[in-house]
Amino acid sequence: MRAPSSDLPLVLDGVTLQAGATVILDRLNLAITPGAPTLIVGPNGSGKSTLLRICMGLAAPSAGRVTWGGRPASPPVRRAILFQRPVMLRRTAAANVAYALAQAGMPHRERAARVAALLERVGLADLAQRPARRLSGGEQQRLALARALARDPEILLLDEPTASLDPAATRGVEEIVLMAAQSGIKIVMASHDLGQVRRLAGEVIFMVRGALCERGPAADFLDHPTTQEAAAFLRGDLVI
Ligand SMILES: Nc1ncnc2c1ncn2[C@@H]1O[C@H](COP(=O)(O)OP(=O)(O)OP(=O)(O)O)[C@@H](O)[C@H]1O
Repeated sequence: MRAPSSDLPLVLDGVTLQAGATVILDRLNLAITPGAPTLIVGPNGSGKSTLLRICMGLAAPSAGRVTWGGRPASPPVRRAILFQRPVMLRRTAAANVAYALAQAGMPHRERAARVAALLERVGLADLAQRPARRLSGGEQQRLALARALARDPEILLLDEPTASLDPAATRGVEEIVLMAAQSGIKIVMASHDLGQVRRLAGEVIFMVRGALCERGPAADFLDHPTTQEAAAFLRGDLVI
C-alpha cells in the first residue's frame, strides 16, 4: 500500500449545487477516506455524476465547501476521472497513453517503457498499435483506465464505467479496478448494477434526489438497509 495520500480525506462540508431553482446536490456532508472502494448508488438523476464531478473539482458547489487533504483548492494532479463513454484521441492505443503521460509531466525518454507497462496492466499489450477508436467498447474503457492510471492517481473516480459493456468486458474493467484498489488507489465509483456493488464495494453511499440517504458497509446496505428508500431501491421498486 502506498503512503497516506495527500488528497485524502476528501471532505464535503454542507455541499449544495443548484442550477437555477433546481437543487442537484442537497447539503452533502461526507468524508472519503483511504480504504476499500466506495460505490455511489441511487436512482437515475439522484446526483451521482454531479457528486463525482464535485469530487474531481470539475464543478464548484453553490454553497458549502470541498477540501482535499485539508486544502480547499488542491490542483487535481493525482486525481483521475473515468466516464461512461471514454473519448479516445485519433491515435494508436499506445499514443493515447503516451499523451496522458506527457500531460502528467513524464519526461519523453521514460514514456515508452511506462506505456508498455500500463498497456500490459490493462491487458492491451497486443493492441498497442491499433487506432484507439477501432477498439471495442470494453477495450476502449480499459485504455481509458490505462490513461487514468498514467496520472498515478491517489483517487480514481469512475462514473458508471461498465454501463454500456457486456458481462465479459465488464469483468475485464472490474478486475483492473480491483487491482487498482489493491495497489492503494482510492476508488469512488457510481454504479446502477447491484451485482457490481456486491462484487466491488467496501462501502456504499446511497443518494436520493441529490441528498445522502444512507451510507455504510456494502454488506449492511445490501442485506439490511435502514431506510425505506434503500429497501425499495434494492427490491427494484421505482424510487422517485
Ligand atoms: N447543469 C445542469 N442544469 C440543470 N440540471 C442539471 C444539470 N446537471 C444535472 N442536472 C440535473 O441534476 C440531476 C442529477 O444529475 P446527475 O447526472 O448527477 O444524476 P445521476 O444520478 O448521475 O443520474 P444517472 O444515473 O441517470 O446518470 C438530474 O435531474 C439532472 O437532470
